[in-house]
Amino acid sequence: MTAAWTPSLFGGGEPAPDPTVVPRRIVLDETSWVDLAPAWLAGADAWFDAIVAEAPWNQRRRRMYDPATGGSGNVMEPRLTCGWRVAEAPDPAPAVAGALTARYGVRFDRVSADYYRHGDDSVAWHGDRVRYTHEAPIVAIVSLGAPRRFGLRPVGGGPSTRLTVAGGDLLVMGGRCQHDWQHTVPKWPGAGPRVSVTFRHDDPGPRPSIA
Ligand SMILES: O=C(O)CCC(=O)C(=O)O
Ligand SMILES: [Fe+2]
Repeated sequence: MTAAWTPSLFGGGEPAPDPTVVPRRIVLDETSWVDLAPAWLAGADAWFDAIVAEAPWNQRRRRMYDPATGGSGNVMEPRLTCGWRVAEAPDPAPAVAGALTARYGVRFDRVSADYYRHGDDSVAWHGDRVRYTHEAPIVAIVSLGAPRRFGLRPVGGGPSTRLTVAGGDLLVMGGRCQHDWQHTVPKWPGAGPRVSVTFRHDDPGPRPSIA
């Protein structure tokens, strides 16, 4: 695993958080919230190009119950993924983690990336596994590339919230969001390629699959 991108990949458009952009908080319920900061990261396109070209992408399989047979089979996840410890992650992930730590007061030590190659790639409704180890995990997602929908719905039922995340936007889930809410990036016919870079804190390590 390489520790740095080829420096020339960023050219003049070095990716960096814009300190003047302040996230807007969307209160989901008494204990769950989402922060949204459009155009939080300058140079998002350069990071998109670099991470698509150089990250060690992997298409995971996961076991899934098959109602037709009553057994379970392996299905390919409809996206590519990879992950690092922040200290070993390629630039600009460590600097971005530092900016997030300064704002949110937790030590972001894991970074993972999801690559939605086209509108048929997606992530189904889920809460992140950090909910098993954290009462109130903060999960910070930087979007690169094409815009996609991002949905949130209460686990117990009720109206969902739909957001759009575009290249350079920051979306942060906090409070009991991973416990009491689920999130998704649904298929979106015709969508262009997108990468999400997700920072988690006090994270025990990589996991075979989500949910
Ligand atoms: O791509 C996104 O914005 C969400 C990814 C996600 O929910 C996950 O990897 O757990
Ligand atoms: Fe997630």
